[in-house]
Amino acid sequence: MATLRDSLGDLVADIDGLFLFSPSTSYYERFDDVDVSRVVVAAENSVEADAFVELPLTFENARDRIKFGLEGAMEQGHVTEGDTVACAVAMFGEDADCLVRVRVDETMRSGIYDLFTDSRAEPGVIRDVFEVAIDLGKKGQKGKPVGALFVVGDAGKVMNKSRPLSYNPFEKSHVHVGDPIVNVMLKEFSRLDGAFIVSDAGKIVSAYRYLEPSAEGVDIPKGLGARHMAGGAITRDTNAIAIVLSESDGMVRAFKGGDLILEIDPEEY
Ligand SMILES: Nc1ncnc2c1ncn2[C@@H]1O[C@H](COP(=O)(O)OP(=O)(O)OP(=O)(O)O)[C@@H](O)[C@H]1O
Ligand SMILES: [Mn+2]
Repeated sequence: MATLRDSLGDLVADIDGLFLFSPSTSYYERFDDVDVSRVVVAAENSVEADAFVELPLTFENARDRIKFGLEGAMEQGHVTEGDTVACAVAMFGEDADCLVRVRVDETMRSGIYDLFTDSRAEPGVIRDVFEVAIDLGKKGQKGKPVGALFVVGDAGKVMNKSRPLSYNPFEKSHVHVGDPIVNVMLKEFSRLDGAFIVSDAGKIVSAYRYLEPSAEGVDIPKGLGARHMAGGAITRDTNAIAIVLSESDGMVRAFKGGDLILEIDPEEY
C-alpha cells in the first residue's frame, strides 16, 4: 500500500492550485485549509467559492471539462502559465473519483473557454444551440440521423456571405433559440438543406442559407465534407461561430476563427 500512497502523494506534490469539479459542499469544505488556491468548476457556484469557473455544458468528456476549467481559471487569473495543479473530477460517479495532475501552459489552450465567453454571441445562446444540436444528434429526426449547421453571432455579416436556398420560414418571426417550441421547429427544418443563422442575442434570423465564405486557408480535418468546410470557413470570414452536427458520424463540432475547437459525441449526453 505504501507505494500506491506514495504515487498518489506524487500527484499532489508541490501543486499551485486545486481544482474541484462540481463538488458537494461537504467535499469542498474538506479543503478549507489547503494552502494553495482552490478553484471550483461547476454549472453553479453552490458552494460559494471565491474562485469559480462556470460550466455552460457538462462536458461528458473529462479532458474537455478540465481544459475548460483551466482555460477559464487562466483567463480569470486564478492560475498562471507554468503552474501545476491537481484536478478532482467525477468521472463515473457523483463524487470525485479521479485525480488529475496537469501543468498549465499555452499548449493546454484549445480555445474551448473562449468559444463560449469570448464570441460575439452570448454564452447562453451558444449553450442553447449546442443543446439543440446534441439533442438532434441523439434522437435524429424520426429515427433517422440528420445533419445540421448553425452559424451563431455576427448575423448581418453572415447573411451577406450567404444566399437563400428557399423561402425563409423565420422571415417575420421573432423567435429565439432555447424556446422549446423553437427547438421543435429547428429540428423539423433540419431535414432541409443549408444553414441556420442565429443572432448574437439568439434570434433565429434564417433557415436554408447556403454559405459562400472563402475557404482559403481553412484547415478542417480530412474526411469532413462541404457542410463542415462551409461552417469552418464562415467563422474565419466573420466573427460567428459554427456548430455542426454531422449526418455521417453523428458528432457535434464547433468552429471558431476557422479552427475546429470542440468535438462532442451526443451519445454521451
Ligand atoms: N456551403 C454550404 N452552406 C450551407 N449548407 C451546406 C453547404 N454545403 C453543404 N451544405 C449542407 O450540407 C449537407 C451535407 O453535405 P456534405 O455531405 O458534403 O457535408 P459533410 O461535411 O460531409 O456533412 P455530413 O457529415 O453531415 O455528411 C448538404 O446536403 C447541404 O445541406
Ligand atoms: Mn457528407
